[in-house]
Amino acid sequence: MISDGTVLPRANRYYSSQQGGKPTALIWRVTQRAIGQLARRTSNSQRVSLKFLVGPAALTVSARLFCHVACCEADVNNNELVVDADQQTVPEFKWHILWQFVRPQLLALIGAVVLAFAAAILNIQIPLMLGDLVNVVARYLRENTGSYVHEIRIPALKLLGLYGIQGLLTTGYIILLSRLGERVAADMRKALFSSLLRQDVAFYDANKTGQVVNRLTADIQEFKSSFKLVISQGLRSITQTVGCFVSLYIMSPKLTGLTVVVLPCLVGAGALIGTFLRRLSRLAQEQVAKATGVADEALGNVRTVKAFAMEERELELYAHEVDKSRDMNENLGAGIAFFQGLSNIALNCIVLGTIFAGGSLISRNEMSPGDLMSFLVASQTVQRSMASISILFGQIVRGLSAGARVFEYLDLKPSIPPSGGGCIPYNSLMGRVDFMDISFSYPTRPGHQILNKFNLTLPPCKTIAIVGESGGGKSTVASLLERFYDPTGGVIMLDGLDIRTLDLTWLRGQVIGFINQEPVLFASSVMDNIRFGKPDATDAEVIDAAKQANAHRFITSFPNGYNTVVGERGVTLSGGQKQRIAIARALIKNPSILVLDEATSALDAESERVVQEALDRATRGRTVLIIAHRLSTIQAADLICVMSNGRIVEAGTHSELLTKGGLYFDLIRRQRAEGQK
Ligand SMILES: Nc1ncnc2c1ncn2[C@@H]1O[C@H](COP(=O)(O)OP(=O)(O)OP(=O)(O)O)[C@@H](O)[C@H]1O
Repeated sequence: MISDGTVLPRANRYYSSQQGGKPTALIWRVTQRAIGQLARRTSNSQRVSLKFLVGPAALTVSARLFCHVACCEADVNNNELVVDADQQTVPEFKWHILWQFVRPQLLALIGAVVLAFAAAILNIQIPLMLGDLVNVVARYLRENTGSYVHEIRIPALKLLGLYGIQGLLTTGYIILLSRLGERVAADMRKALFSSLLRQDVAFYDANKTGQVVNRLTADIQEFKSSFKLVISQGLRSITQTVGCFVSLYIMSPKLTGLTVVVLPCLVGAGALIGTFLRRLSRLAQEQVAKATGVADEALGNVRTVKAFAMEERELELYAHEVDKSRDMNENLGAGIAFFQGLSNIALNCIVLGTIFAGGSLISRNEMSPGDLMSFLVASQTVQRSMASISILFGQIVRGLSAGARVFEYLDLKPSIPPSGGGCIPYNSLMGRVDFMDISFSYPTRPGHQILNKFNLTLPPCKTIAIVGESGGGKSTVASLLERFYDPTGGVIMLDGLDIRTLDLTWLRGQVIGFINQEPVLFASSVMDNIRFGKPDATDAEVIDAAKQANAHRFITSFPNGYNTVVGERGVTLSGGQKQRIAIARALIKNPSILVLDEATSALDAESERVVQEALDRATRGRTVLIIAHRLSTIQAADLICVMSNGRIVEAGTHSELLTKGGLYFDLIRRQRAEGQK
């Protein structure tokens, strides 16, 4: 738990002074400011807890308001507000971005608005025409002259026609709206995915993949629903509420006065209970998601679960979460039942009260039965419209928050532009790399310097190995060469050109081949996985790369050969097989520079031998940077560099370094000692 010397006392003072029902807006402002300040002082991944010396009620209100508007997660427990600092920033809703998506669908939008508006206007007419019909029936009963059918024919047909037109209008605007919503959502998804792919690696260090994917799925879904709802229900409800109120007033100002007092109270009470139920429903959904998360994790890591014989424990964990969600859903069900029962009674009481008061007006000849009928139907329409406006309000807030989260990522500019500097050299590459005075700290940990005036030259077609303590920054050097990050100081040159000026797609796609310890394969065929390195490669090129990588023999031993599907993350292959496919994938682009980051360290001796053989072949005629733990694998390197404290402290061939008796010698001695244990 973090407590902050300046923020908390201030917040405490404010909170203490707010007890006793001062406006919640102020509480919210203060909460937001206090938490905002605290969040700015903490690192992104920390969860901060603020303990306020206030009553739970004020805290609940402020936490709820804060969460509502700031879209953060909060738990209110024991007078303690826990805020996830990852979600501190309140994204701004950017209307101009929405406009970019809506503009191509403008005709559909205008059409939907016009049709929805027309349907709402007709809905205002319906109670009046129903009243006319009832008046005709009443007159017929009173006078009893002529044919009944003849009397009611005209008003009934008018009403029927109106129902027909209203049905057509409703069908029309729903079709237009769903088409509009789907197209806007699809365009947003594509644009967001494209923006996410353009983001640099530092973005993914700072943001959890689950949350990022959530914006692509749940947030766009939420925004789409709100968008459609606001246009359909919002427009209809507001038009109907205003229109029907005017009609009610024209029919009977006295009865309308009564309605104006009673209806908002009932709708308000309903809205409050509705808010409570929605909160229960959200919590229940979160609980279901939590249970799913447990199952997801267990099934996703089923090998580990089985290896530790943890099936029973996982089942217990899952059952515990499922039982909690069952209880919450049962409570929710009871709440809904209670609410529905209560609202049935309330609505029927309104009808009864209107008939009672209206009957008295009829008896005094101040109202006709038809007007009472119109009044009843119109007041029901007002009730429904007001109720949906109150629901709509929450939906608008949720939709705006979801939209703001989507637009935040859409508008995000990567610090490393996707095309890099855009320059592709005319001359063929020699493959010389110079790291010159490189300083670097990861953007998520700016205070922790990983490289400090790091200098290294990779001469063309030579193999350079970097060794050193774990966590010393060896892989970081490879990441900088790939330009996953830019150094905070110094420059990396490729054949004398600053890599920041070079085209990034060319650099990563054609110049550098990267093979790491845990190759990630996609759940497609072997052929597609190798072709990932060069999408336009012919089958013959794929097979040739596989042969170079010592992979052809085992691939052709599968019944489906190169069409074998490797399963999610290549789960159906052995570590050595995966690694050889990864080597083929890197080789197919015929890179000038090859980076091997602990490429054989996860393999057993036999697999390592086959993979090493492939690597030896792959490294010929290229500049190679090897990052290695197992020093036995790099003894033949042209130059071995030992890293310590973010710099190269020793360099030479294997035998030179052994003779020197320095850090490298120590590392070798330690590894040999560990190997003998
Ligand atoms: N994405 C990241 N964000 C923040 N810090 C990181 C990140 N990746 C690595 N680090 C930190 O940078 C330091 C150097 O990590 P690096 O992976 O480069 O070391 P290494 O020498 O390759 O280690 P090993 O031999 O164990 O693989 C470590 O302290 C590590 O915690």
